[in-house]
Amino acid sequence: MLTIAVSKGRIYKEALPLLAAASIVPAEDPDTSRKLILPTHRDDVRLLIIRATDVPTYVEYGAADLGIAGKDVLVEHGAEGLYEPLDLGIARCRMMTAGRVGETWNGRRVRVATKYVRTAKRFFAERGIQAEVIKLYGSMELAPLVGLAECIVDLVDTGNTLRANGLEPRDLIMEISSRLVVNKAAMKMKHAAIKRLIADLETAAQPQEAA
Ligand SMILES: Nc1ncnc2c1ncn2[C@@H]1O[C@H](COP(=O)(O)OP(=O)(O)OP(=O)(O)O)[C@@H](O)[C@H]1O
Ligand SMILES: O=P(O)(O)OC[C@H]1O[C@H](OP(=O)(O)OP(=O)(O)O)[C@H](O)[C@@H]1O
Repeated sequence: MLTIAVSKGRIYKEALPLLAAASIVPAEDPDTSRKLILPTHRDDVRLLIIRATDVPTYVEYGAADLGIAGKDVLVEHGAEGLYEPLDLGIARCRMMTAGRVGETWNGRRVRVATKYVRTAKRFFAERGIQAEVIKLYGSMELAPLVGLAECIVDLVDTGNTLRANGLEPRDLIMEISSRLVVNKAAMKMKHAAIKRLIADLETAAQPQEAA
């Protein structure tokens, strides 16, 4: 049995065609089912439906053999305990700093609101900027509007969310896409099955990467 951890929403939707190319078709729709373990049309594969930020944890501890997670989540988690054999090229966006339009923080100190605390600290430390990082769990865009922080570190795709809140993007921290991650022990114990799955996903992912 192969257990694959995946989050509901954007990643799940974009991963579905790739999984289908590996003959993995969920037996139920996670948006309507309340089940957290989804059987698939393959007897030897099941999906765990979990929060995006929990995917590395499940895979690291071997509760899932594989997972699909955004690079943002992997970098923030610290993915030392995981193999990351494949860029699936889905859920692409950028991790950026952003602030109020026309306002800059060129000084040596800045207050930053983000859910990516480790990544943000590292980014500012590498630039010699002293950052006071405030952990939030969502709606980071609000923070600069009400004086909680001068700057945010968040994901940007179309830029619509920033624009709608009078914010503008500043520094690119990293390009983001979703990766396949594999538990290290599972990679050894279930090598043949996992290798085949990686090959199938790789073939399916390629056209998207070129796009
Ligand atoms: N606007 C976006 N465009 C493209 N990809 C995105 C965008 N926002 C997030 N992502 C990617 O999709 C992943 C999952 O995002 P999603 O919004 O589904 O979950 P979340 O609400 O951030 O996670 P959690 O439920 O753990 O809080 C992110 O980790 C990121 O890699
Ligand atoms: O640049 P944009 O295209 O506006 O996307 C960026 C937004 O998307 C993500 O949020 P979330 O997943 O909560 O929002 P969404 O599902 O509405 O895109 C992210 O945290 C930003 O807020």
